[in-house]
Amino acid sequence: MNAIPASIGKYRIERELGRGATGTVYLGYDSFGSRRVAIKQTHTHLLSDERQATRYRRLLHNEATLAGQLRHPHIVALLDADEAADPPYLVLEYVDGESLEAFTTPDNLLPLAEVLDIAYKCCHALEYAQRLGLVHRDIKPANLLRSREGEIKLTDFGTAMVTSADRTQLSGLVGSPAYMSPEQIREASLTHQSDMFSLGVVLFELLAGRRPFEGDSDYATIFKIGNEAPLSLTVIRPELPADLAAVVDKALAKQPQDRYANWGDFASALVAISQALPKKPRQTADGERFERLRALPFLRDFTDVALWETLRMGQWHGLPRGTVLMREGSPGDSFYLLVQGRVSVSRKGWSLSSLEAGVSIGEMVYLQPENKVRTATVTAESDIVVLKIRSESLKQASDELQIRFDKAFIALLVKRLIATNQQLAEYDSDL
Ligand SMILES: Nc1ncnc2c1ncn2[C@@H]1O[C@H](COP(=O)(O)OP(=O)(O)OP(=O)(O)O)[C@@H](O)[C@H]1O
Repeated sequence: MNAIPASIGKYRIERELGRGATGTVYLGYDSFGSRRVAIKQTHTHLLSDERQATRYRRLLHNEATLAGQLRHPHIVALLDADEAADPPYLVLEYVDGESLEAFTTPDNLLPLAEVLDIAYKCCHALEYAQRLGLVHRDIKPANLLRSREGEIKLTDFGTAMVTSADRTQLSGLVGSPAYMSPEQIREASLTHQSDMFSLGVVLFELLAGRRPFEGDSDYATIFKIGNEAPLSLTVIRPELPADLAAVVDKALAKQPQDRYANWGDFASALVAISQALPKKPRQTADGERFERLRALPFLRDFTDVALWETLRMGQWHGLPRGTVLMREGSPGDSFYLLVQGRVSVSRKGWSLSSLEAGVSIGEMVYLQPENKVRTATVTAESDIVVLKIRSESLKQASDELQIRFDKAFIALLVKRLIATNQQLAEYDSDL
């Protein structure tokens, strides 16, 4: 085993995180950014042969240029790269956890709701990649990292392909045999539906602890992918919802046109199953929460990336009717997005208005930080669901998110101002 380097470039190396076929991944420390990073360094033995070296340098270059464009909460961010270094390396966002490979054996499967949530998040990450014209080509559990908190991040864009490219692509059989789509095996042209097939294999494996196409050799596996029906999920895990088996089967269809037409359709099918699961209160999956935020008028102009950031920044609460969300005269450091239900707003005992789901409440503490005292009392008129966001969290959010919130607040305040003016006009005419 090779000794661990003390440093790579400007990064201090703490320990080895893992090894793949192309490189070793180290945990490093970026003292400039005061953060931990993952450094993926190409194996030196792959660089000794001139021809091989060119291929591996191209893999790294591919990942550096493609992953460098991607910014999504469910994709590992590329932070830096040195292609000229010997050996070359990439610096990636560090995910403190393990890959999904750990959850592919029958004795260590994740709960069904979490598996659905993972697949849902992958759909979003891959839809985002598709919009940038990318097909990942190597979707497999080893390339999906799960943090200790349960966040999921897709990585390894080394073999990704640009669908609209006029530049030369990495060619030849690319991917991992057990997860390849039938068209990938045939080396036919690929679309996002090839990644969809691979995600179907991952989904099956996370649910069953077995792969849908099992062969004694890569060749036998590839033959089954091309020619045989997948194993039956209903037979392996009969307690799973029957609809779920149908969703997985659709993703695993031999012909791309028989799979879901787009990632949104696949994601919606997963959400429908997730919603039908019996669940304990408070255990709503992130995917379902995301869909509910997506439907709120206040967040209409938010991109998916901004919505995920919003969801992660806030705390989700279900509160019974009668709850006083905020009281006039008392200090506050948060505002709320009303996701479900109705609240009444009053001041000095006078009822001012009634607000329906889809608006923000108590945002003045964010907009006017020098005055943190609430100017009105807000009470739940029905059972409500809110996303509570601390002003401080929004101040530390990405610039893009802050701009989106500012715009949404302005739109809301203008609407309220118009409504108040109308009320005043009616009041005047009554006099
Ligand atoms: N960003 C990261 N944060 C934390 N750990 C990581 C990160 N990237 C990779 N690792 C760890 O390093 C291991 C090896 O990563 P690598 O991407 O080289 O492996 P692989 O996908 O199994 O192999 P290959 O590159 O051959 O497809 C992973 O299984 C994971 O445990």
